Formats: sequence, structure tokens, C-alpha cells
Amino acid sequence: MTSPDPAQPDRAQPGPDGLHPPPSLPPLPGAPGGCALPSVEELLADAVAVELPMTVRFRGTTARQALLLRGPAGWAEFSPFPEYGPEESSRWLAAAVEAGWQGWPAPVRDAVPVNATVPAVGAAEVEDVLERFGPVPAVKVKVAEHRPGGGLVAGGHAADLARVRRVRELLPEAAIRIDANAGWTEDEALHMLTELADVGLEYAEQPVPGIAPLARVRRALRERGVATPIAADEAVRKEDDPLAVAAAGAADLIVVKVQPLGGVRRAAAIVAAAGLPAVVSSALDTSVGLAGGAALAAHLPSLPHACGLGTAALFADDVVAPPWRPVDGTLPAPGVRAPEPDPSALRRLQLDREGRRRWAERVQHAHAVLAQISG
Ligand SMILES: O=C(O)CCC(=O)C1=CC=C[C@@H](O)[C@@H]1C(=O)O
Ligand SMILES: [Mg+2]
Repeated sequence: MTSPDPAQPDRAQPGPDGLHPPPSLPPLPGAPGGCALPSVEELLADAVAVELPMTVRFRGTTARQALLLRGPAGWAEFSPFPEYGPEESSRWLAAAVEAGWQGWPAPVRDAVPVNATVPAVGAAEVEDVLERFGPVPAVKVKVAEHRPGGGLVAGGHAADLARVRRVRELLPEAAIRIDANAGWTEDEALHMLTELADVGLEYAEQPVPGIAPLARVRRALRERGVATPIAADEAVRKEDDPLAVAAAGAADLIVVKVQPLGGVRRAAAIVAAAGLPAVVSSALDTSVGLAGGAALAAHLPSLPHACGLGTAALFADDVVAPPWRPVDGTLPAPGVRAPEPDPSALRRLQLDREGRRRWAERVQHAHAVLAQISG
């Protein structure tokens, strides 16, 4: 549909050591060569802070907050999780600046396949959760969820195994991937992934924290004859160098998310430079942010796996009407800008004055980090 984006590094060009692709990624807003960084006042001029109720607990929460911004190129989302500090949040703000003040790069496909996402629910609830997504080619099952104070949630390993097996029973043909969010020790990961070998997992996402442990688990599984591919998520989006996991050969594929990686162009450049198959996933964004994920998935030259972008199905309400939810297992590509939020949904979901103040403060702090990069 379109020619390659010049912002993407050329994978055919090896880096200085002759082996690895060049590490250069598109600059963040405000940095030399990047798009201009709007002022805080400009960013906040039309901002609306919202809270979306969820139909099921996910990542320990039943409500998701976000700040929606409006720039000349369209609507944008800034929704770092509450525990994220200014530095990590600055990449989320960079993604919002791209969406609202620059626009997304052009798509090469019209629609993207998505997976259903099953939070750490009991096996008896799996059917209900899956119903919200409709027919899908793939399912992600959350495992290894911890209580806020530490320790696995009730049911532990047995509940995780039962949840995955229930999905397989209900959807014998679907691809099933699990996501442990770095919640297992290496021994637990080896034990659980060996137990689940008969399910034929599509891949296991971040079974353990870090890069070296991921590489060890991957190697040890092979030695045991377990062929489950290993995907890196936190080892991409939370490391200083998002390419380190690929350079270390620690994963078979990478998970990429637009907000945590600083925008569609940056995420696409990371995929190109990593040289590994990629899965585009959501950051539990509202439909505005999800459209950014769909823009990335629609822009990538190759999309070998269904995307974790069906998460609007976990919300009881959303800012766009109709919400950016999967239909027949796919989401439409949004083009170069996000869908317009529905004004009545914004009124219904907006936070009070104190909530707005907290979000404005988070924008200021993240902005200060980006402004510092630009010198
Ligand atoms: O990939 C999916 O199916 C849904 C998105 C998803 O799992 C996540 C969204 C937001 C925060 C993360 O804890 C989580 C993930 O780890 O991938
Ligand atoms: Mg993950």
C-alpha cells in the first residue's frame, strides 16, 4: 500500500561491528532531528482526564485512568500506570506527542488480527471472559500474578495450569500464548513450561525477569526438548536499551507497545533493528491509545502474530463510540490519526478536579525529562 518509512533504520545495513544492525532509533520529540516538543500549556489545552471501569480485574485494577490530549494532528493518549515515574512516563508522553502533533506513519494493511486476553481469573470464569472478545485466532493467558505484597495470587501454579487448559478445551484450534510478566523464578518457569508442553503454546512471554535469566530459561527448555518460543516484553520496554535482548539472543520474538516505547515510529524502528518477529500489544489503553497500537501493527512490514490489542473488550465503558473492539478477530487500521472521542463519553468518564490536577502534574514531570534530552 505504501513505501517504507524513512524513519526506520535499514536492516540490510550492518552496524559498525559488521554483525548487528545500527542502534540508531528515531529521536524523541524535542531531541535534535525529532519533531518539536509542544509546551506543557499546549499539551494540556484540551486535555481530558478519564477513568474507565473494567469488567474484570486486570493487572490488579478494576479501573483504568488516562489523559487524552488533542493536538493539530488529532487525539492522543498519555496513560503511564500510576507507579511509573517521570523518566519512564516520558516515553509515553513522546508517543502522545507523535499521535497529536505529528500523526502516525501510513499503514501497509487495512486490518490487524488480535488475540483475546484472559486475566488471572479462575478456570470457571474463562468462558465468560472469552465471550467478550468474540471469535479470535489467538488467546493470551495471564499467569504468575502476584499479590501486591508479594506471593502468587490464590491458587498459584495449579490455578494457572487450569486456566490455560480451560482455554485449550474451549478453543482447540486457537494459538495460545501465556504471559508471566516476569513473575516466575527460573525453576518455576522450567517446571511450568514443561508441564504445559502438551498444550503446544505459541510462545511464553517474559516468564522470568531480565535478559540473562530469559536466555538461560530458553536454553534449558531446549535442552529438555521443550520447543516453546520465548518472547521478551519487559526486557524490551523497561530496559535502557530496548535492543539489548535481541542482541543477546535471549528471545525468539519481541513484544512491542507504542506508549512504553515512545511512539509508532520508534516501536517500528525497534522491530526493524531487533530483526526478530514482533507482537504488537496494548498497554491497556483506551480506544484512542489502542488505535495507536493498530497503527503500528498496520505499518509493520511483517505481522506474523495476532496482536494483543483486543483489550477494549475488558472495559465496561470507553471514550470512543463504538469502542475499538475486535470484530471477527480483527481491528481496523486507523490510518494516520486516532478516532475522535465521543463528547458524551468524555463527560461521563471524566475525573474530578483533583484527578485532573494529578494528571497535569504527571505531564509536567514527563515533559521536563523530554525537555532535558533536547538540552
Ligand atoms: O497482550 C495482550 O493480550 C494484552 C495486553 C497486556 O497483556 C498487557 C497490557 C498492559 C500491561 C501489561 O501488564 C500487559 C503485558 O504485560 O503485556
Ligand atoms: Mg507482557
